[in-house]
Amino acid sequence: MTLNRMKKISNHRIADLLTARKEEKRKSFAVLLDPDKVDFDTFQSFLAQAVENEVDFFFVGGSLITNYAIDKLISAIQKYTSIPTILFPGNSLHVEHTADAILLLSLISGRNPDFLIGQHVIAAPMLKKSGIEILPTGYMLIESGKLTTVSYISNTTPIPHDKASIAACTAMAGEMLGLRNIFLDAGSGAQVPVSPEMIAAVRAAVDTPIIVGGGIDSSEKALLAMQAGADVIVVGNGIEQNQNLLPEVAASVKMFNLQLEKVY
Ligand SMILES: CC(C)=CCC/C(C)=C/CC/C(C)=C/CC/C(C)=C/COP(=O)(O)OP(=O)(O)O
Ligand SMILES: O=P(O)(O)OC[C@@H](O)CO
Ligand SMILES: [Mg+2]
Repeated sequence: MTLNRMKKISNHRIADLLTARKEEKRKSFAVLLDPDKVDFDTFQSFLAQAVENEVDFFFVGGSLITNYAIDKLISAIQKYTSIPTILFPGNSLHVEHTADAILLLSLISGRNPDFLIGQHVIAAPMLKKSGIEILPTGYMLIESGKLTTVSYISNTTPIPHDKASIAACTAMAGEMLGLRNIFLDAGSGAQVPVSPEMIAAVRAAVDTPIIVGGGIDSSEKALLAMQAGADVIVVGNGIEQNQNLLPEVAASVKMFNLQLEKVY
């Protein structure tokens, strides 16, 4: 076996980190960066703030990206920080091999074959060649008060907000199919985030790490999601609109993890 091939096979650094943290019940904070919305003039100071507040991951992506600046964004992150960059792609055009990993989303809450398997077939040869770490992820959209970009673009109906059991069964099926992470997303800019009841039901149904995002615009909402069983909290819009939110959510995650140390 060649060294390159071995390197590709052993490329599961982020997956191992997510699993270890989930086992320890330690939470992580991921900041979603939309390449279309990043202000490159002030990006360096934004990155310094992310480092200072110990952001765990950058998720990079969008349902629709128009400026093709994903590579520029990733190289700026890698120049000024060592925070892992995880692609959060809307389609197969959004693959950028310099990222540390990719959430290979299968949109299991929907019934659109293109987002369940179609885009994956198109991207597979490129993903294999790149050697990028693959994070196979069951992606579930949850109804959140208004039509979100991701629901519209993916042409899928989200799971009703109050149907925790549908979410639990969907996650269970995703895990049985071999997906290693479950992502509960109310959609960017959601009016209401995924409910703690639904997160708890999914937590009880699967053993995978659970990523939760969409409409988390306060440290209180982040705390409720963590208490319900979310392993990774994703915040995008809220940080774009309020520069105090990044340190506030970071502090809430840190506090949660510190309390954990006291308990054990
Ligand atoms: C196989 C590959 C490489 C890709 C397919 C990936 C799949 C199945 C994606 C699911 C559907 C989808 C369009 C996901 C995008 C999720 C995302 C990055 C959302 C971020 O928020 P936006 O939806 O861009 O919201 P704004 O309107 O606020 O920008
Ligand atoms: O932009 P927000 O509402 O924080 O959502 C983040 C992410 O989960 C969207 O896919
Ligand atoms: Mg977007």
